[in-house]
Amino acid sequence: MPAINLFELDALPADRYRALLARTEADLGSFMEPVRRIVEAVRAEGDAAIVRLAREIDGVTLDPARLMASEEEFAAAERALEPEVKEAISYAVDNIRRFHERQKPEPMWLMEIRPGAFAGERWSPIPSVACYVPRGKGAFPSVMMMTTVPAVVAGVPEVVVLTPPTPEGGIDAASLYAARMAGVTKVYRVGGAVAVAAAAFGTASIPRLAKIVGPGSPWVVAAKRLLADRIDTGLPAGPSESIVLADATADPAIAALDLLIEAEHGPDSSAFLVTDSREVAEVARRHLPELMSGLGPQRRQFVEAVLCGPRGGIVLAPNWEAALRFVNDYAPEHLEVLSAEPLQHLGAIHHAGEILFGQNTPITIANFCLGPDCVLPTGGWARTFSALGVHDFMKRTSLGHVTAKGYPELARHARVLAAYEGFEAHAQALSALRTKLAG
Ligand SMILES: NC(=O)c1ccc[n+]([C@@H]2O[C@H](COP(=O)([O-])OP(=O)(O)OC[C@H]3O[C@@H](n4cnc5c(N)ncnc54)[C@H](O)[C@@H]3O)[C@@H](O)[C@H]2O)c1
Ligand SMILES: N[C@H](CO)Cc1c[nH]c[nH+]1
Ligand SMILES: [Zn+2]
Repeated sequence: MPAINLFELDALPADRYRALLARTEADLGSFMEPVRRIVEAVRAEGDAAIVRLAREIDGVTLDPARLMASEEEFAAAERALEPEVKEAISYAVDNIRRFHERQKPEPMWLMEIRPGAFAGERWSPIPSVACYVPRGKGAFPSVMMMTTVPAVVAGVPEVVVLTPPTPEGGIDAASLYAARMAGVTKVYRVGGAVAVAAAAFGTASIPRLAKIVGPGSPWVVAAKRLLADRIDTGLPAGPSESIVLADATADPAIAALDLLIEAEHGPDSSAFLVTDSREVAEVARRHLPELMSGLGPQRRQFVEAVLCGPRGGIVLAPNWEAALRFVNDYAPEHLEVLSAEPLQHLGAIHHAGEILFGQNTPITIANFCLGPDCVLPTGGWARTFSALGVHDFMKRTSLGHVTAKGYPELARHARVLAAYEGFEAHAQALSALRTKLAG
């Protein structure tokens, strides 16, 4: 096995520091041209392209008349699943629903901003959404729950799921069960860039949708970038990434264990253990080979590609401030803080999709069932974007009402501003003519 990276921050030149911050999404050049061809095929041929591309890309034969999961498939999925899997899904859906119900804003607010003048906002659901649930390197019933539950809580009238078919042309059983638990019935077998294009243009089987949410491989990310003027593509959620931030009080064995969590998603993921303790860094590094040897061949290969490649390993900072600076510069999707007093560091952390405190809150727990959404901004976008939530399935509409009593004061100021901006019709609407017309 190649050596696991150990980067000593105080010895790292500025260009190598910047290189450590780069993610897979920074260079999607090689994906753009093939994705452009896929998008054009789906736009021109609709369902026929979905069937043809499923055969060409994934080697799966699909029936164009059966792209949507049938009632029988939902029932068969429920029969096939182990009771403990169904119980875990119900438990997770319950936590995720309660979290998002708490997050849901009041439907409307109005304030008297000046005497007789009212201003406010109404929150209402968007008309339709596609929830993309990946299925490339494994199934993601977790993502089914984390996308559909908030969509349903928000009250979106048309919630549609797009997910790649299994090699046999079916749909992952746990994902179907999770969709049913969330209250969603329209699940289509279509994946990758093809799915994003289908949602953007619509086909004979799949409705055109207003927005697409959910994470995906670079194929999905590239298609979202290309179609951003046809469909709302929401928060950027690409290959998973994490930082485990550990101080000298942290247990290095736990730090090593948790460094592997997000590293196993794929060779395009990113995962760092950041610490200001040489002992934590070195002991964790010594633990890793044994932990990695306990994984199956595919996950071990992914973890090795991440921790020994350009996007992962151990970062040793000269002091705690430098460790925090690296975290904030990186703006990770998932951040786990390992420290005897983890909550004391909250104020110094400014950019992360989620922050999980303490050794009893490994990223795995939040990935599946704590309640907060596991669909999070990647690629450094945690600097400005938030975790997926009910707000992504809703929109705000501004509201205003001025009474006859409130009108003169507002009109006087608006007239001045209209004149300054040179808008004559705007000003005329507030002239004596209005008072005359209003009687
Ligand atoms: N940011 C988040 O919140 C979050 C959450 C969960 C998962 N993820 C990430 O989502 C990603 C899921 O990726 P995945 O691969 O498992 O599933 P995926 O569904 O995103 O990608 C698989 C699909 O990609 C397409 N594809 C694959 N090879 C192709 C090719 N050569 N040409 C054209 N299309 C091709 C196919 O349609 C295939 O069905 C992972 O990187 C994971 O880390 C992110
Ligand atoms: N870590 C992923 C988000 O980056 C979520 C997830 C679901 N299943 C496993 N992991
Ligand atoms: Zn994960």
